[in-house]
Amino acid sequence: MSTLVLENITKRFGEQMILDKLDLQVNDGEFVSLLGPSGSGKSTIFHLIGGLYQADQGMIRLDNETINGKKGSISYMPQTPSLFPWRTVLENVILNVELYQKPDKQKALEMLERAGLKDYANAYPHELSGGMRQRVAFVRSLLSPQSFICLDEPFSSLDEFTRLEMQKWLLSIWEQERPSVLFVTHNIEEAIFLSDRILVLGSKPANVIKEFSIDFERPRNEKLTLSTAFLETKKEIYQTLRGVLDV
Ligand SMILES: Nc1ncnc2c1ncn2[C@@H]1O[C@H](COP(=O)(O)OP(=O)(O)OP(=O)(O)O)[C@@H](O)[C@H]1O
Repeated sequence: MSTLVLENITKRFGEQMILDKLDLQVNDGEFVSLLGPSGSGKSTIFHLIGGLYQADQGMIRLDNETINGKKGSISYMPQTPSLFPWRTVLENVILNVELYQKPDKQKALEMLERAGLKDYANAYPHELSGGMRQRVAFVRSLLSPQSFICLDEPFSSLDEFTRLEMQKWLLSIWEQERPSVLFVTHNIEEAIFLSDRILVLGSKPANVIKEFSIDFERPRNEKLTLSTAFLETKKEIYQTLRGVLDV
């Protein structure tokens, strides 16, 4: 498990200041979501953590090791599952681990079974539904040797029903494994349902303008989403985001 700290991060693209002295922390085994308006810099934050971009200023630390500009320290799951079409499901889920060590195929098969994909281990991505492909990509993230996972709107392309099923599935797996997760979404309900904490980003330049601690008991189920406390939290976050958009 891992603790991630971003300290005083500044990032510009040309004249445009995207992040200005951003501070952010994800504790060991914590599920933290980032909510913010489109274009506020959420993907930029992921690219900085993943070492694809260099910060102009500030430190990024994973378990006290500075990882500014260093690739391969975290496991990243993008919006689209990006599976290799010529590799089977099993070959896809062991892809990241293969880069570092001999893959444990038995463990991969067990994870696929827990993801309801046991019968598809030897299938190819085109034979799967959108939700199944997302599950394959998430199993690949979980099997990666990196214990910090960044998830960039993984369910945005799914229909409402599949999305809810995927959220429940993700929670059930996360509650057993407890990896540290930084999750980006535009969906307030999804963020509340999944997270321990939600960070709301303001834009231009982005910074954390408000933090919500989500203390609903775990394990969580969908009944929670109809409770008064859940709807109150949703309203409060919505109003905070509205405030950002009205600026
Ligand atoms: N490589 C780049 N070069 C120049 N500008 C960039 C680059 N990457 C991102 N930007 C700019 O940085 C800003 C933040 O983009 P980013 O993709 O991080 O936002 P986001 O919050 O993830 O957006 P969305 O919610 O729509 O996915 C945008 O104005 C974008 O145009």
